[in-house]
Amino acid sequence: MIGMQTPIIDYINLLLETVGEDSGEVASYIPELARADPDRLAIAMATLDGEVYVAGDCDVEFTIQSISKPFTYALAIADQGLDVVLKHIDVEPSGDAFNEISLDPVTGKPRNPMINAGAIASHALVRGDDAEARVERILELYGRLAGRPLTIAEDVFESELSEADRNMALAYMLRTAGTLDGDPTDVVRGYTRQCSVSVTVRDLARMASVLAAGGRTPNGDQVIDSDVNRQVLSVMATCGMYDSAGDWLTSVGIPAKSGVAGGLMGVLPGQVGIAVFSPRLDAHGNSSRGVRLFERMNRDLGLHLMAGPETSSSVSRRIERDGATVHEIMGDLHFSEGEQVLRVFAKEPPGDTPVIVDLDRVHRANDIARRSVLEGIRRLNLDGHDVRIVDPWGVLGTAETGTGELVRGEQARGGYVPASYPDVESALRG
Ligand SMILES: NC(=O)CC[C@H](N)C(=O)O
Repeated sequence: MIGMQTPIIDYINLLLETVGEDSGEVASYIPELARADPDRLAIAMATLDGEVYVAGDCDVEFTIQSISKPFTYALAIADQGLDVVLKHIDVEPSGDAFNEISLDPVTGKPRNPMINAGAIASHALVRGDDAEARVERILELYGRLAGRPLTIAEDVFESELSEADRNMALAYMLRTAGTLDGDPTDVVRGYTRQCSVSVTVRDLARMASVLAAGGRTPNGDQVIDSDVNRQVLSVMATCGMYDSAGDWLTSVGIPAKSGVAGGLMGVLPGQVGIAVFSPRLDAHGNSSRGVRLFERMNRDLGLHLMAGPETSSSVSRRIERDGATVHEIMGDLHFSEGEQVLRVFAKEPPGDTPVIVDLDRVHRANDIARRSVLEGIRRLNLDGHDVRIVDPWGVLGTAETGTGELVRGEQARGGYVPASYPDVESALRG
């Protein structure tokens, strides 16, 4: 017997069926792209634990093009450090087309790594003994992100390189400005190879899901350092859609990156990676139906980051039991939940009543939430309470693992280490 099919599959199929008339033209400045079938249409959604939902032409390969830019930027930062990369490439939205021949008149740098000027500069910052070694390292990274080895579409590469005058002009301009070390011809060749990596929507959705997971693959492999990942997503949010970045951020509201072959990848941090493929492009060089699909998904799925998740309104419950006060805390804790816990702790009258802090229903707390709760516990203790912690999931950490820093600080001064119990019953027995 076969069980139900998840409605997610029905939903993404429905999206493709109802997307409506296409408009725009396929990119033609790269001769090989002009030959693409303009009616292809595909979508993929990848969850952080590795589930991938697909519909349409999901196994059709196309070239990654500019969707490569955020990943190469990540590698440049990993290789050189953020400071060095920022000395070469700004992070300001340009409002220009992707191939604009421009540097910031004040800083003399490319305005951001998502337009070609900045992407060529990022490519040159990737380490490698020679041009081919650089490309190899880039391919290797993309493969780890996609979860399978990727290859270069040689026909598209040759085709673009034969018409790469504009990118050559950009590379020479960068060298004159002192932002490009190395031979412009080699760099443009390498950059063009990077853009010619062949992918499917499945691959792109999986790559997006790694960005959504803070740089970690579903297998737990930290491919991109979380600070670097944050930098990449921020730049995608402000610059990923070129001169329609503002329109995109207001109407869809997630970091994204488009490519001239018709791919479009969006990242909802902490939740999902999404990719669509439809080759006809709008005036900004972004997939026309791709943009429409994301606008629709934003409405249906509530993607928009600025619509922000609401703070949980019932983070804790205070119960008096057997002469003790029990604070049952629940849900994932961030700054605002930590603040609510502290506010409730602050209402606790001073005295020697045992206070039990029950974290059995908390599975995650970020750094500030953990420090807030620990500091609240320390202060309850200073007020005279015998505080007992029930923390079966290790949310607060321990002095030994280095995450119980405030408690440990007190301990170092001959102060307080709260007692820890496996459950409320044993905490009550003290
Ligand atoms: N927007 C894009 O996808 C541009 C990438 C393309 N390889 C170029 O450099 O022109």
